[in-house]
Amino acid sequence: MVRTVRLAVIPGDGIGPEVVAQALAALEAATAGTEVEFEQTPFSLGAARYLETGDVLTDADLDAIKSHDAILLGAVGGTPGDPRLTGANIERGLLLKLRFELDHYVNLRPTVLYPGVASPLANPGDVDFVVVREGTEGPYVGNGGAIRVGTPAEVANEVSVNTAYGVERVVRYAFAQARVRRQRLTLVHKTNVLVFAGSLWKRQVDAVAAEYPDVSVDYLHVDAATIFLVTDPARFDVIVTDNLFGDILTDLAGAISGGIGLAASGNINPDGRFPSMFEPVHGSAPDIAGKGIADPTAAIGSVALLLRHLGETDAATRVERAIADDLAERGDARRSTAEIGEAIAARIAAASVTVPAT
Ligand SMILES: NC(=O)C1=CN([C@@H]2O[C@H](COP(=O)(O)OP(=O)(O)OC[C@H]3O[C@@H](n4cnc5c(N)ncnc54)[C@H](O)[C@@H]3O)[C@@H](O)[C@H]2O)C=CC1
Ligand SMILES: CC(C)CC(=O)C(=O)O
Ligand SMILES: [Mg+2]
Repeated sequence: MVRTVRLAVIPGDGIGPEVVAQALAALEAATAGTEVEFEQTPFSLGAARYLETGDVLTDADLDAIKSHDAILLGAVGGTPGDPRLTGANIERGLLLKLRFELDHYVNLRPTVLYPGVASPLANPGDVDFVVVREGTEGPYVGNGGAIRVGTPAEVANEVSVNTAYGVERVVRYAFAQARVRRQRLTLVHKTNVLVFAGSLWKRQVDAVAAEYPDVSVDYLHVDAATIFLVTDPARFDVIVTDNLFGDILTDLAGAISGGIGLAASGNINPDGRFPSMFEPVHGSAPDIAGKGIADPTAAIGSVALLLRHLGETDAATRVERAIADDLAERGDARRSTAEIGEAIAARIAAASVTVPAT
């Protein structure tokens, strides 16, 4: 029987639509002739839509998105500093609102240095780790304010929210990941200075660790973690951390493993109450938008994460292998967004489909 998956597609701004087009081609190649089909609904959301209509994300948009099984997103946000976007806050009003409303408490960001991919590090070693970034709390929740704005006496606060409930559930997810990977978990925080939040994170990790005697637990302050990501990234297996630290560390993780254009991610609602959302780690890259040179690999990798999340393991594996094979042969050749996307889609299509037993 054919399984129909309802997919909300949000291409977004800048290079978002360019990389999403290639991601959808990969999805089509991976599912053609299989027992799963994707019924796509495009959503025109982002800075461009705001400039046209004044809307960022309406309740109707949100309800419609919620009725889907999964979401594929390109990237949202205009050129930093664009005065026409002042006050719109597309990132908070759209991207973060989706993550919060859909309870994407796990922001899953795998980092693999594939064979053939050049790293800026001299001796990167075997880089294969996953960052489990908390996705619904931290300083991104909008708990802040400012007084005496625009005066020399201005005070601006941005409070980091950390709840026992929120920290425990993401820590549990991270331990479960570590158990099926290489049984190593590193908590990254800044417990020496952020003592209240740090203490909560540390205690939650210690408590859950008691249930996972097979997982070895390590702790690093976030500043030291940036050192080890550059000097010894192979030491990491699963990193669990808060929303802000995870955001920053995963751009660095992308940079050491071949570039941000390769870094995929999933915003997961593990309970399955809401659709999970898959997107590249990168943003809308206004500096290269419209030139046809954005690397679509991260968006295609996000399709692999989406397929794996949906249990479509055969299709997911074919996408992952096609990416790895393309990267192995890519070398220094500069290819366009479409050339990379077409090459990966062709590899996916060429790989044999395992027909499920009837
Ligand atoms: N998930 C999302 O939708 C995100 C949105 N943003 C938004 O995107 C806009 C631009 O933000 P930036 O800080 O410049 O970050 P960015 O990730 O868009 O770009 C940083 C650098 O990486 C390069 N880059 C990004 N993706 C690439 C790709 N696929 N191939 C090759 N090069 C790539 C860009 O050209 C730029 O030099 C802002 O409005 C920001 O708020 C930023 C991060 C995430
Ligand atoms: C634009 C931010 C809200 C998000 C971001 O940079 C990220 O999730 O990596
Ligand atoms: Mg980021």
